[in-house]
Amino acid sequence: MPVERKKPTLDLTASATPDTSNASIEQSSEQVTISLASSGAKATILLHGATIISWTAHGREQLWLSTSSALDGSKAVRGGIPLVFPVFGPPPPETPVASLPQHGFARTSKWSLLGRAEDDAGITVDFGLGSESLSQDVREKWGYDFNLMYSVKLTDDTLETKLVVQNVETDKNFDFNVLFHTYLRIPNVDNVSVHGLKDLTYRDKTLGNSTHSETGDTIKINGQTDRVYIDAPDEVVVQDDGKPIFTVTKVGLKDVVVWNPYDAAEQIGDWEPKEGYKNMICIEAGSVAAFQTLEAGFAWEGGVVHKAHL
Ligand SMILES: O=P(O)(O)OC[C@H]1O[C@@H](O)[C@H](O)[C@@H](O)[C@@H]1O
Repeated sequence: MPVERKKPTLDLTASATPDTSNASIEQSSEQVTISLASSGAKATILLHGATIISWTAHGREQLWLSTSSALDGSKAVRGGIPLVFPVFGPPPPETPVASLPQHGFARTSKWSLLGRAEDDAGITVDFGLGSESLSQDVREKWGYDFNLMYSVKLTDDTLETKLVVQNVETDKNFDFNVLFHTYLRIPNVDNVSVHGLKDLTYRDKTLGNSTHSETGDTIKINGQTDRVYIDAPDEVVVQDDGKPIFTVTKVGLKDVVVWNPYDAAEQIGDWEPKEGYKNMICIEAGSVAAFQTLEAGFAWEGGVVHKAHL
C-alpha cells in the first residue's frame, strides 16, 4: 500500500483510503484513532505525549488507564503507554538532564501527526516531535537540537511501537534514556506471573536502588514492585493462571522495568480506582540502566511489539 507523508496540519481522515479498506483512521485536534475492520482491533493515541491511551484486541481493552488521569495535556497520562525520553526517573544531578522533570519531556509535549501507512498486516501512524516545537521552558532545560519520530502500528493482535531519535546537532553529542512505559491491563495481579527475566541483575527501586540477582523462573507481584532488569532478553511473557496473556518483545532496547505500585497507589493522586493496581502491570522496555550517547548527525531506533494472546 502507498505510504503517505503529510504536513501535520493536513487532515489524514479526508485522504484515507476508501471505505472498502480494512484500515481506517479518525483524527481530531487532540487524538488519532486507528482501527481494523477485520478484527475490530483499535488504538487511540493522544497528540499530548503521543501517548497511546487505548488498545483493543480480541474485543477487549488491553491497556490500563486511570479513570482520573488528565488527558488534556495538563500533565502526563496515568496509564496507556507514555513515552519516557530523555531521562528515566528522577534526573541525576549534575548531568545535562538535571533540570528536567521525572521521565523527561516527551510524555508532556504536544506531538504532530506526520503520516500514515498501510500494509496487509495493519495500519501505522507516525508522530513527530522536534526541538523547535518544545516549550521555551523545556528548551532552557535541555538545549539540544533533535527530532523524534514515533510510529505506532496496529495489527489484529499486536501493537507495535518504534521510536527514532535523531541528533541534528552539527558537533554536539547527547546522552539519553528511553522507555516505553506500558501499563498492561490484567485480570487479577494475584494470578499473574512474569517470565523471561531469570538470572538477570536488577536494581530494586523500592530498596534504595540496590542491586540483586533474579533467582526465580517467574516473578509474582505480592507487594510494591519497582525493578530495573538490566540487559534483559528481548522477550518477556506475562501469564495469567499459567496461560500467556501478553508477549512483550523489545527491539534495540536493553532493559525491562517491572512496576506495580500495589497499595502505594493510594498515594498517587491521579490513580483511580485506588484498587486499580490489581488490574495492571507495567512491563516497560527501554534503555535506562545507563545513558546512551547519540553522536551529532546520527540516529538511533528502538521499539516494542506487544502481542495480546486473549
Ligand atoms: O509517576 P510517574 O512519574 O509516572 O512514574 C511512575 C513509575 O514509573 C516507573 O517506570 C518507575 O520505575 C517508577 O519508579 C515510577 O514510580
